[in-house]
Amino acid sequence: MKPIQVGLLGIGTVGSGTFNVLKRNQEEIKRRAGRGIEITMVADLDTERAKAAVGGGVQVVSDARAVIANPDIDIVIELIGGYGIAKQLVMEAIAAGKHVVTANKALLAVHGTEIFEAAQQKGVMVAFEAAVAGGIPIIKALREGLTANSIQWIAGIINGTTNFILSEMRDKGLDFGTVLKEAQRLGYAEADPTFDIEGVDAAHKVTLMSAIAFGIPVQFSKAHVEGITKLAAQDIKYAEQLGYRIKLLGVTKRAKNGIELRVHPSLVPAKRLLANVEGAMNAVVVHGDAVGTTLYYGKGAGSEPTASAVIADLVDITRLHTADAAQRVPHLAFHPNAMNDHLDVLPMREVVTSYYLRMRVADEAGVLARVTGLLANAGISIDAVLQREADEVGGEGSTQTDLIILTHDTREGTVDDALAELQALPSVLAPIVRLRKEELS
Ligand SMILES: NC(=O)c1ccc[n+]([C@@H]2O[C@H](COP(=O)([O-])OP(=O)(O)OC[C@H]3O[C@@H](n4cnc5c(N)ncnc54)[C@H](O)[C@@H]3O)[C@@H](O)[C@H]2O)c1
Ligand SMILES: N[C@@H](CCO)C(=O)O
Ligand code: NA
Repeated sequence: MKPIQVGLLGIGTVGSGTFNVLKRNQEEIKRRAGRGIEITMVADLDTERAKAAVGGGVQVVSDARAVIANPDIDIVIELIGGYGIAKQLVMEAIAAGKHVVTANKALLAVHGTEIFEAAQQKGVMVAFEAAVAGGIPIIKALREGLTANSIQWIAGIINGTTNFILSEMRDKGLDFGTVLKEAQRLGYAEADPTFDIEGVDAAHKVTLMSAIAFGIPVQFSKAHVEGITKLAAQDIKYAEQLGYRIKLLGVTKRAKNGIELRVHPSLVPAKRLLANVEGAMNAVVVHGDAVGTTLYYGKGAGSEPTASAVIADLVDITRLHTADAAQRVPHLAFHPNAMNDHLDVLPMREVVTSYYLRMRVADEAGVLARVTGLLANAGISIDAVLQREADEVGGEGSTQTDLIILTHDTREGTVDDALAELQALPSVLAPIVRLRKEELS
């Protein structure tokens, strides 16, 4: 049988890794797929760099549409990124009857419904293992390996750039900007790194996992998104003193009244495996009702780790593309006509979790009682209190101190309202810092 012919759109970090790994392991991949898989045509705006990357024997063009128009191409890989031209090209490739592989989580989290619908109608596959947690086969695990389960929750470190920044800042005392530049140099960061540091990239990924886990449409616009740019060094330190590490988590959970979908810095108990995932590594914890808690760990970014997932999708398509479209693994795990239409993504005020509160307060008698009294009145139960010595916080003779409170599970809206009241107390001297805490049990 002649090899499956693949057209590659965009040969940057992930594209070049895909080309190299496919070439290096071609014999073994062929034995697995039952058929050869060859990248025969590449489009990149920088044709000189592209030619240097692929060598002779591969057609290189600057116009991606020439790849889509080529009737010999069976699968199109989109590795350009973004929602602009990438969206048009993916839609055109589907319309031309090509299967598509993409690592573009931004595109799928925002336009997934439209893209998957078009693919379904055309009977082609849109595969996206590389879009979530890079080389970790988490889409496969959720969609196939855990298919028996009612998934209860997922929590993951799914942005390598921010985990790298948090780890390097804590371990080496380096400043934010220096570490971000290093993450960009290593090819981890998005073209626009604000997507990484403001939590948007993690929210794209958790939105996709949420859809697959709970059978709901991809709804990025309903995700709560907070990054790490406002995180203060002293909170990392106080969290450690209380036995926690701070990680940027993507969380999605089946609650009584809907689905939680959120990204924010979270305190994680230091003894949990997730708390010890360092550098650009990713890890996702999935809790299913039958299997219990499972953990997936590996490289979530970088050239060849991401290529590993792109090529796994190529092999899947090669194996399955002759199968009846109705019998293939559905894009979002549930058959399109059997999605959950009664499960809404909850507004953040309805989310229930526990909290870390840091208050800069006047070091005077009765402050602790006033603060805890107000929390008790609001029905917020306290798990732990840490009060620093004034001298330690503000230097000798200081009249201010930090009061840190950990709460038990509370509805976010209740905490919002209590924080507004606390903030108005004369002895609370600065904006209160609120972080969320996930026990992951
Ligand atoms: N870098 C990673 O570790 C990583 C991991 C997972 C997913 N992703 C995703 O993979 C995709 C690609 O990321 P990357 O890091 O390889 O990006 P990159 O910037 O290194 O590569 C993009 C390539 O696309 C080319 N390009 C841009 N516009 C084009 C056009 N109109 N036609 C043809 N080529 C065009 C650029 O010249 C460049 O070579 C993105 O969606 C990204 O979010 C990246
Ligand atoms: N910018 C992303 C790349 C992988 O999706 C990250 O840092 O995790
Ligand atoms: Na993956």
